[in-house]
Parts: sequence; structure tokens; C-alpha cells
Amino acid sequence: MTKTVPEPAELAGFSVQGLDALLPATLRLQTLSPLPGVPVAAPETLARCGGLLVPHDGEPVADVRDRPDRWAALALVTQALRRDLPVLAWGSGAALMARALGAPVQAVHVQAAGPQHPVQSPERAGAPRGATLLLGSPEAPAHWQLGRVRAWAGTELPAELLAAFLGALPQERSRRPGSPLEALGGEATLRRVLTDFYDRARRDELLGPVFGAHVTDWAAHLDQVTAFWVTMLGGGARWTGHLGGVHAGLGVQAQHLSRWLELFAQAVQAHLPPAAAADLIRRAETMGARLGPRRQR
Ligand code: HEM
Repeated sequence: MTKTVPEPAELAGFSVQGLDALLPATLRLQTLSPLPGVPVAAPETLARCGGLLVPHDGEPVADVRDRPDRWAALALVTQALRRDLPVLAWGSGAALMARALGAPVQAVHVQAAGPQHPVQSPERAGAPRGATLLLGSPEAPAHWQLGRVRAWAGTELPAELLAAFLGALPQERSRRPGSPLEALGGEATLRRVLTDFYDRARRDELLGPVFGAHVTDWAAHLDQVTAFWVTMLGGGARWTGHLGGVHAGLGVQAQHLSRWLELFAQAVQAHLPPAAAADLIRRAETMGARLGPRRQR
């Protein structure tokens, strides 16, 4: 399948680059589709995104069958919503945001443009539930806002909307982490916790012999266990397996599990602030409870 690369959208008479340069580096804008001078967002760059532009690119929104790139775009804006990032969307970008927020999208007949009806994208969405309608009607919203998302149905973004968006960015910067993994400091922090935990477990008189009897390659074990926790903490599907199956033949008893949880809590508390530590310990206890019944025999 060949995909035509859309021309970068132009913001009439307005330089994003110029204004963005005035913002602190931590607040830099990113864009979903090419815009001069603005880096294109990717899942791994959203953590550094101060605000997301979702420009009109004329790409489909309602029917995205056979368009993995559009599914990826939807996944990306959904992640931006989860992070509560400030978003400014227009044209087909506005329809995409509305779809990500659950609004229906339809093809529209192009209407005569006017102050109440800017030139429309060929696909238009109703305003998402709970949105504040700023211009137009509920069925044909020209401009709406929901939380930190602002959308303009027209294909050309009025300069004053961009200026207002950029002006509000410093106060609106999202601090919500994208996943529990990010909340506890990312994979590097997780690895420090797990390395410390296995140092303790290997030295432990009860657990040490069990691990010693089954683990020969500790680096590989640490990689596996890290992949497991990354997956459990929403950092990506890196581990596939069955925890019960892995432990079934190890002779794990109740005393092993409670020592495991005790040492895990010690390692977690040594590296994480109290709230993040409590969250990780609670997750381990829940998993331990699932390993439970087999232990009791
Ligand atoms: C909530 C509690 C526990 C969690 C979340 C957990 C997690 C894991 C994970 C993710 C693996 C690697 C699986 C893989 O290779 O794909 C693993 C392996 C292992 N676990 Fe646990 N575990 C728990 C409790 C225990 C306990 C109580 C013991 C007893 C000492 C234990 C001993 C082992 C051993 C020996 C292996 C290596 C098995 C092998 O490679 O043959 N685990 N565990």
C-alpha cells in the first residue's frame, strides 16, 4: 500500500517556532503530523511533551481500516489524553481528537464558509460528551473545549487560538505520569529496586537455596523479571508467561512467599518515596495472593 505524505500544514502568518522558543525547554510542543519547526510526537517522546498540536492533515478519521498509521495516531492521542496533556487540534485533527474522546465522526458536505462556519474538514465530529461548545452548534461544532483539549473544526487555525493556547501552556503543563512505571521513576529505577531485591534474596537463608537451585544466569533472570514488572506497570508488553506455571514446580511454601514479600518491601522502600513504594508493595502482595493456594498444599 502506498501512502501519500501530506504537505506540512502551514499556520497562516504565524510562526509556532518563534513562540515555542520562548517556552522553557521542558514545555516544548510536539505535533502529531508534520509542521515546520515542531518535532513530531512519538509514544516515547510524550513524557517530554509540554503541549500537543494535532493539525489538519486531510487523513481519514472515521474509516481507518487498513491504515495502521491512523491507528497509531489514535493510540498516540489517546496516550496524550491519558497524560492530560494540553492539546490543540484543528481540521481533521479536531475530528481525530473527538473520535478519541468517543464522539461519532461523519463525512460532511462542504458548506459555505463564514464567521460561524469556518472551512470544514471533509470529516467532522460532534462535540464529545461534556465538552464546552465555544462556537457552532452541538451537531456541527466549530470550536469546543474539553479539559485541556481545544479543537477548531476549520482546516486553518486562527492565529489567536494558537496564541491563546501557547500563552496558557506554562500553567497547564501536565504532571500526570503516563503509567505506574513512569510514576515510580521509570525502568532504570525499577532495575535498581530489583537488583537490590535479588541481592537480599540470594543472601537469605530461606530463599537463597531455592533461587540457587534454579537460577544459573542471574543477568538473564534479572532481565526476565524486569520485563515482567515493566509489563505489569504499563510500560509495554514485554513479558508473556504464566506466573503460576513458572513457580509450580519450585516447592514454594507460605513461609517462602512471606519472606519474599518482606525482602521485596525492604528493597522497594530503600529506593522509592513512600507513595510509590506502597503502590508497588500492594501490587506484589496481590500477585503473591494469586500464587497462594498452590503454596498451601
Ligand atoms: C509475588 C511474588 C512473586 C513474583 C511477582 C515473582 C515473579 C517472578 C518472575 C516474573 C519470574 C521470572 C519468570 C520468567 O522467567 O519468565 C520468577 C521466577 C522465579 N521465581 Fe518468582 N515471584 C514471586 C514469588 C516467588 C517466591 C516466593 C519464590 C520462592 C523462593 C520465587 C522463586 C522464583 C524462582 C526460583 C524463579 C526462577 C525459575 C526458573 O527460572 O526456573 N518466586 N518469579
